[in-house]
Amino acid sequence: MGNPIDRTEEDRRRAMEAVRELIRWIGDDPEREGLKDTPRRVIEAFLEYFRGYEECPETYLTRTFEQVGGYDEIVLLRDIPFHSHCEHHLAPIMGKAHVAYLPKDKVVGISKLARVVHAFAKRLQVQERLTAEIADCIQKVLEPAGVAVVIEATHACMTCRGVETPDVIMTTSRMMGVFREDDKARHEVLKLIGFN
Ligand SMILES: Nc1nc2c(ncn2[C@@H]2O[C@H](COP(=O)(O)OP(=O)(O)OP(=O)(O)O)[C@@H](O)[C@H]2O)c(=O)[nH]1
Ligand SMILES: [Zn+2]
Repeated sequence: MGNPIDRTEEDRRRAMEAVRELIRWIGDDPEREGLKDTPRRVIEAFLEYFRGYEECPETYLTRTFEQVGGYDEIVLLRDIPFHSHCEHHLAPIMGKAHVAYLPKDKVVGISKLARVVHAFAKRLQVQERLTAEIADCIQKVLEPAGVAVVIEATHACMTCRGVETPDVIMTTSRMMGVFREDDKARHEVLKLIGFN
């Protein structure tokens, strides 16, 4: 994962045929006027929903800055909106990610933290793994004193089908380093995020 995917014309044809088959499966006619172009649109939309398979999140964090005036407090990016898809139903997961770290000697451009979130979100996911992958990536590349990732999201597979229970928000978190070991640090970061 993380490299451009080589897709042939034959792959493209088969993917469009699979969409046509799904349209037949639900009881509609893929040859009718309004649906003629739909397989092409769907496979192109899928490339957008799942472009994360072609991204390498770690490389977003390789450019760091050291001249930050000795800054050694928490850096938090709150309310990063993202969308993903659940790996069980291919249904949308929509939510917000809060990403914090306590730098040791290097900081990263803040847009890069959002890029890391999107690179992992635009894959088939469960929320727990999405949360863990974002935190692990930041810990591995930046080697900060701590990383905290909290995600709040709604799952369309719960709202639009199955149990049909809307407005349920799933919250997950991954605390690493000081945020895992030190209660005070964890409380501080959770307070900054907006949890008390
Ligand atoms: N832990 C976790 N569960 C998820 C996530 N996304 C979807 N699910 C759940 O995955 C489960 C899959 O359960 P199954 O019983 O195999 O599938 P199902 O018959 O479609 O289940 P229902 O959704 O209850 O109709 C469901 O309970 C979903 O709500 C996620 O990100 N994390
Ligand atoms: Zn699901």
